[in-house]
Amino acid sequence: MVSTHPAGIQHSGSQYLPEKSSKNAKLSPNQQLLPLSARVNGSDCLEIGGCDVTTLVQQFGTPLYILDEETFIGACQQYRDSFKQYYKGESQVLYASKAWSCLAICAIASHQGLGVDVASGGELYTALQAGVSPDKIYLHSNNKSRQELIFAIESGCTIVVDNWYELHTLVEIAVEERQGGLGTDAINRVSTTPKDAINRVSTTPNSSSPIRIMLRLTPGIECHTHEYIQTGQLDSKFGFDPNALDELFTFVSKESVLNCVGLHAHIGSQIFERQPHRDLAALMVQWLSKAASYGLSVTELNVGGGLGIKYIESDDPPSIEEWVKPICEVIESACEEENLPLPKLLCEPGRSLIATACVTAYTLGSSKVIPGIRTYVAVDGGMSDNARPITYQSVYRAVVANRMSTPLTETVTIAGKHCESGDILIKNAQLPKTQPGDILVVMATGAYNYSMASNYNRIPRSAAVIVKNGEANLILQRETYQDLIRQDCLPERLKKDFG
Ligand SMILES: Cc1ncc(COP(=O)(O)O)c(C=O)c1O
Ligand SMILES: N[C@@H](CCCC[NH3+])C(=O)O
Repeated sequence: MVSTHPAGIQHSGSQYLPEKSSKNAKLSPNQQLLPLSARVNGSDCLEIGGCDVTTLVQQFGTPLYILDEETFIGACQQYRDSFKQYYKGESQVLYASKAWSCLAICAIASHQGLGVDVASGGELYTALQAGVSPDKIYLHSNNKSRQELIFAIESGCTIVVDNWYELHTLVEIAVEERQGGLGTDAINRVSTTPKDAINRVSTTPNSSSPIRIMLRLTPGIECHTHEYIQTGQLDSKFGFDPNALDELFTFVSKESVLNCVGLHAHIGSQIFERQPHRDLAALMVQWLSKAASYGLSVTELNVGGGLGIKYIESDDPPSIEEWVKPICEVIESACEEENLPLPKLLCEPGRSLIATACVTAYTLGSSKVIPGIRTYVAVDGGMSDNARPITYQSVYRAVVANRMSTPLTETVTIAGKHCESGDILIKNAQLPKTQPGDILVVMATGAYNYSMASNYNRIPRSAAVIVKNGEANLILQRETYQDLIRQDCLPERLKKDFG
């Protein structure tokens, strides 16, 4: 069956290109399916950042993550500019690097004036190595190890404290530190040897200065998204119970080793509604007011991330500007009502900054036709480079990059190559008639794809390139088989036993 528009025009891969209708209108990347620079060239191939995708594939192989610099930078700028436009106080956008942490991406975010939210010692190490200034790095996690906490303190970043255990551990560390017991020994105990990261930090804080923290609170605000990526509801593993605010503020206000600069909340991810963040903003100003009544000088509010993106045609997320504006308005009016000075306003989006900037190119291989049931077409990757479909039943769109204008006449299911029946990237994809060797491009794969990648079935992780003005540069090398066994150990005893 040929797929048609209501007007009778046949669909083709070109329908997914960004609308280029009004010249000066800024497109919000999260409302597009393909990167902003995507176009179809004279050879009927998909081009991104001025690079023909089929040429990129010849040069770098598949699966290949292709990151469009223009789209990522555009999203960074739209966040930054929206805060400047709608918020009278100071603001700071952080890139939630859990979406995709690597040197090049952290470096670009930082160059765009963004800070970085890191969720582990590994992400912290990456951000520092990318040259992100520690005073713009915020460390998360509901179970930070002692080593991660020490690494964060030594590097001078802010720790977003998640629970009582962590708070007590921090006090213990600070007391030990004051007794002169931390220093490089503690750093040496960190298995990821971040000494080189520490050396990059120009202003290692004075060991007796209080530890800079924020408190993460669970707001009890629910939003409509997959239950695995909701975090704001009371029944969540993240954050302090907001019913324990009195106890929490009392504790923190009495601990001279802690410098509590702010409050944090994050309600979930891939959210299309705007009301939950309005509610959150209002609630956080109440928390701010309460903190002030305990004598805490809390000057920062971080409303988290969560803005959704368009993965399929029917997805209708607000633009970046439409997300930022109401948050600023609510914070300003609530602060005025409470007679509070405007806090420094932070947010930490991941998906809406990076997802749409990237596509994944695969080579099509085998297929299986089950008459009257389904046709499977397999790609040379799958759940190891994109775990979202098997984890959250996430849906994606794809195009055949080497035949963009061919009508979409087939309905096929795109299977990965892993030894797992659930390894299906797209059910019922609308494609032109395909053949082995065609290049399939799956859209909007910049967030939570590479960062959730695995070596399942010992498949090497894919390469990634960044494209701009017709130039492509590697940002992640493809893993080799040697990389796969690099950490393997074959104990001498076994070698002896096996002769
Ligand atoms: C604490 C925290 N901050 C920021 C984010 C980024 O969220 P998103 O990628 O939806 O913007 C997440 C992920 O949900 C998170 O858990
Ligand atoms: N990994 C999730 C988002 C989790 C965000 C982190 N709290 C996804 O792919 O949608």
